[in-house]
Amino acid sequence: MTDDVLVVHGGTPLEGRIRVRGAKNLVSKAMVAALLGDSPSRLFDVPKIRDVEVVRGLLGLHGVKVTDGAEDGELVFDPANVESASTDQINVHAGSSRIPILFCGPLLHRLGHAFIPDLGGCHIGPRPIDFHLQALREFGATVDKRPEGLHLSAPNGLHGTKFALPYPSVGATEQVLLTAVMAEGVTELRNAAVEPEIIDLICILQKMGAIIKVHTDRVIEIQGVPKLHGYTHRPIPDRIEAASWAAAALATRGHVEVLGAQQADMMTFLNIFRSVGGEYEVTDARPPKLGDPGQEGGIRFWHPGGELNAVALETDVHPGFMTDWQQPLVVALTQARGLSIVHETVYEQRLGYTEALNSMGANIQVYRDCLGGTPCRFGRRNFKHSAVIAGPSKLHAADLVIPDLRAGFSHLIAALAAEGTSRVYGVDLINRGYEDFEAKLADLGAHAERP
Ligand SMILES: CC(=O)N[C@H]1[C@@H](OP(=O)(O)OP(=O)(O)OC[C@H]2O[C@@H](n3ccc(=O)[nH]c3=O)[C@H](O)[C@@H]2O)O[C@H](CO)[C@@H](O)[C@@H]1O
Ligand SMILES: C=C(OP(=O)(O)O)C(=O)O
Repeated sequence: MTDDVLVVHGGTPLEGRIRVRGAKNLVSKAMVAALLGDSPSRLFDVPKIRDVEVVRGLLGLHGVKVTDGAEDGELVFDPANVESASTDQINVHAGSSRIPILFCGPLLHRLGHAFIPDLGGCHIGPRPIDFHLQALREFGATVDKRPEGLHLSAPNGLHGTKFALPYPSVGATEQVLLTAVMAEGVTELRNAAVEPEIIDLICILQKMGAIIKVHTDRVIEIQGVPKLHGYTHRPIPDRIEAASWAAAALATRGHVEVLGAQQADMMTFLNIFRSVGGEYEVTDARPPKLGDPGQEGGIRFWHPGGELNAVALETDVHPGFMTDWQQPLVVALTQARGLSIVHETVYEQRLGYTEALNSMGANIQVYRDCLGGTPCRFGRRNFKHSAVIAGPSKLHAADLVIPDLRAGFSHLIAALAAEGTSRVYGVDLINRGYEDFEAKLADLGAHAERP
């Protein structure tokens, strides 16, 4: 831990331009989808982040040859020789990411059995996988929970089913998609999640030969097909990373252009950003033509000077305000005049990081009640899932330990916004979802160094 520390000299506005590549929450699933094809797949703009390395390792163990393509960030997956891996080999990746659970359907289709290690991911609530396992059983899989992990098999193959999710879970929706595309017959999924990353996964599966209809009211219908081929795909950019840098610009009174950021996927964030008092400008991409080098699209975010405004917001499933945007934005809200309210309705325990902000001078109280307009699943269950942020607060430097990915980025922003020198421990965790964040900090003029 002692060498996993960043020394941050705060108080300098972030100024400059950075680029985001493929979304962490899509790229890793696109990689799993490559297992379903009977020919190679090609994925562009793959960021160098930890979750990609984990999935690459797991694919390799299952016989998928993963090679770097000609373009920077291009990966090629050859699934010609899919094979079983030993539980010991697979367990090397235990506890490192949530993506292994999505190997169930593709491995059952390709091998008739699957072994899934303990999952990792951010510690922001209990994060059960009951919807996943219930759905897999409905498809005809048997699930055996053992101390070393989950063993699954499908002795009679997988068959389409009618299934309603108790909550529009992103992962469980992806589980159903990755399983249904090659299950025999039709699957109807109700109360599905419809995040942009899910729609992009559907686009990939459709490119592979799948038949998927997205109806209104969160209903997705999948007609199983006997075989799929490889895909070529450029993924949607990372809207969480883009919003994180936007929040950093606001909290440090800076000006950051995020190349690659896409307005359509960030509308809800942009509305809140503007309500808080931040300014932004969207630049549309223009392809190069003779005599015109063209232009890369993106969004410029900045603090216009003066005071920020307090806001009330609730995190929610798409098209609501994303839970993963919450932690970085709260740092900016500590600088807004008045009382801001944040009601976290997606995860039970995603406000623990506010203690660290309070240790830096913020004034944030957390409550068990639903302080937003709508009562949520956590209201009567004793989880501190609403926050009241009183501002503006002068942040001062502190020694911080990063608890999870987005909280980690929020600690980093707080250290950059604070007066003085902070030591941020456990920063390697940020590499799980933010490509080259230290180089990007340097490009934005941040004063941060490894001791
Ligand atoms: C790798 C990835 O894409 N991670 C994202 C994904 O996580 P992930 O797919 O894990 O999140 P889910 O949408 O599944 O979780 C939402 C809620 O459903 C609950 N639930 C989920 C599954 C289940 O079987 N049982 C159950 O109760 C969870 O505990 C949580 O309270 O979507 C989240 C919500 O946008 C994001 O914050 C994560 O960044
Ligand atoms: C919660 C997150 O990720 P994961 O599901 O991978 O833990 C996140 O990206 O903020």
